[in-house]
Amino acid sequence: MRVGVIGAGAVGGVIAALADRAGHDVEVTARGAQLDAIEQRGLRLTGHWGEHTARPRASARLHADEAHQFDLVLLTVKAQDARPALEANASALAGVPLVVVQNGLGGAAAAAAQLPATPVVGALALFAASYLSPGEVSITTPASTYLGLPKATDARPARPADDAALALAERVLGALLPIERTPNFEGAQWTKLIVNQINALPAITGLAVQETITDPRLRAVLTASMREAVDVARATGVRFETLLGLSDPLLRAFSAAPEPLARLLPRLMGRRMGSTPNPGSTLQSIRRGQLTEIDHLNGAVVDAARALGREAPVNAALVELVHRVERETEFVAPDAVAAAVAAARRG
Ligand SMILES: NC(=O)C1=CN([C@@H]2O[C@H](COP(=O)(O)OP(=O)(O)OC[C@H]3O[C@@H](n4cnc5c(N)ncnc54)[C@H](OP(=O)(O)O)[C@@H]3O)[C@@H](O)[C@H]2O)C=CC1
Ligand SMILES: CC(C)(CO)C(=O)C(=O)O
Repeated sequence: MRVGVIGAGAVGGVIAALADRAGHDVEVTARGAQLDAIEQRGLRLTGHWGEHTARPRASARLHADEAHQFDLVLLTVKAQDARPALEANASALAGVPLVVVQNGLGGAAAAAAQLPATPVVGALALFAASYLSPGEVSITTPASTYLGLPKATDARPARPADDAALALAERVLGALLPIERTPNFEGAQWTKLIVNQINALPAITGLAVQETITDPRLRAVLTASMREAVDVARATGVRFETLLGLSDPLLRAFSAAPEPLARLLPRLMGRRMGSTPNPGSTLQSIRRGQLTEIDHLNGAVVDAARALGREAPVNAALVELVHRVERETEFVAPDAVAAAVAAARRG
């Protein structure tokens, strides 16, 4: 099959290497040092899903013409880069099934709105991938990826082509990595957004996810931000889809439990991550001197709260702290993080 990957960084690099290893004809887009490295030395995958050096065709944009179309394309850029990346590759995507692997709530729906002639499938990756250096990516925690369709709208009603794209993506990707299908993609996006509450504190402190969870001051902040996000999600009327054992009843119980009991859930999530330090995708952006996706993670909780006429002070404080680190390029000590969040909670 001819498989394209737009944005072969951590997640896209892993999927491109796995597709290459399975014998697919793979083409990726990348930029800067990553593009140079892939062109010169290939794409090196290490970690839990084995080792492989792929030699995909790599350039700034996908190449396709009528006689040489892609069978499946994945979009694996950070949320803030999605629109221009799709625009640059729009001619290769007409009528071609597109899988949008993106955290946050809006990625798949935005791609579907931007490309009306392209069948769009949403994907939520629960595995952790690290971009180690240009051309080198690694799986630090293996886990499933959940596929589903973005909610149909009046502007983009449900279409058989989208169901066919979902079945194709499940078959092709399912042969490469653990894949599950979810009928309630919106609920799955919200559950993933709860999981992604683990991203902000590493980006603010420079610590690995596991270290932020071990630190009692930071685990208290994480517990508060997760509970706030669960409460906002529930107020929108969404039903959480079960991901990694995080079910709707469990998340409701987590939000209602006394705080010391609730703190056990992040601890469990940290244990499941294993011992290889996971920076999370947000700290990886900071380490590369880039802007982060935080407005689409904790920022999505703040936006959803505002739409309901509510506030989400813990999530808002974490967004602000991540932006501070982006601006000032200095990490914040755990005590100062706890103090800033406590001040935000007091109002
Ligand atoms: N890393 C992880 O463990 C996980 C990440 N995710 C999600 O997956 C998505 C991708 O994350 P991740 O792989 O970590 O991100 P990365 O930043 O590692 O990868 C994205 C890549 O796309 C490149 N890129 C961006 N725009 C373009 C463009 N227009 N043309 C060509 N290349 C482009 C980036 O280049 P540059 O570096 O120059 O910006 C980068 O190499 C995010 O939504 C993230 O939240 C989900 C689960 C796990
Ligand atoms: C799955 C997880 C939490 C892996 O770290 C992730 O989505 C991310 O880093 O953005």
